[in-house]
Amino acid sequence: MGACFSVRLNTENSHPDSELIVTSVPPSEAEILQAENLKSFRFNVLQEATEKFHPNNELGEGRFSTVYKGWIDEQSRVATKPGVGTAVAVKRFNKHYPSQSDQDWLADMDYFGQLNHENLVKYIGYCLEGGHRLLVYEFMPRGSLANHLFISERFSLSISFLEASDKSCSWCCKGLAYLHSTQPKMINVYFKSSNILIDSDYNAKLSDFGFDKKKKIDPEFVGAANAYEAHDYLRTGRGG
Ligand SMILES: Nc1ncnc2c1ncn2[C@@H]1O[C@H](COP(=O)(O)OP(=O)(O)OP(=O)(O)O)[C@@H](O)[C@H]1O
Repeated sequence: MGACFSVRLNTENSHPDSELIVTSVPPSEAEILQAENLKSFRFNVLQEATEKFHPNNELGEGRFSTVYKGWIDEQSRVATKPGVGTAVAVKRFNKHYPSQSDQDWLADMDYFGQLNHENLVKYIGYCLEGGHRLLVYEFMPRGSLANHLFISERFSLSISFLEASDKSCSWCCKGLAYLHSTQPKMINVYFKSSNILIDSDYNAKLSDFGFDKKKKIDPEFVGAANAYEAHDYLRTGRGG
């Protein structure tokens, strides 16, 4: 069990103030994980699911990770062939991800795994094994809003997308409002078009709402990075 404790020695020869510090034991994965639906995956399963992280399966790349499309069976947690089982996005964090202990990283994944809202991308599981850190989440077939706005060869800015964009704005607002209503409240300071993902029906969902660094301007809040920060939050350090 994860604990840090000390024991006072009361032997004849020992100084009355002697203390034996017993080394702290970091909490185990089972102790950290509270999110009921967050599943643990083996690295070799995610490797197989993405065909060894094949470039053809690459969905995009950010500063701290590359995201691949993969196929899994959610129940048995095994890789499946393309087109069989559930399509997922597998985010593989790279060495530029800000340094964080395994326990802190897992606690973050667990926190995000507990968030549940129709306008947030759903987190399915993670892999923490042999120095590898990966995250498995809902695959969003129409990619990011940024893809539609800036990479027109692959994702054309279609009429249906434009028709849906009004709806998308209000969905994003609902996702943000939900984050602001959680305990501890979460300020999404990483709100940008590459983190707004679109599903097959042109529904918009927020992604990546905390995988950079936590901001601790106000201990009540958990936040992310610096793409967009609400001016009132920056000025006062308080939100909500
Ligand atoms: N669930 C998903 N379904 C489909 N495509 C996705 C999914 N998640 C991410 N992507 C694609 O992968 C790209 C890279 O995502 P990632 O989160 O690694 O970086 P980013 O948010 O674009 O950049 P950065 O992290 O540097 O700010 C996204 O822009 C998007 O195009």
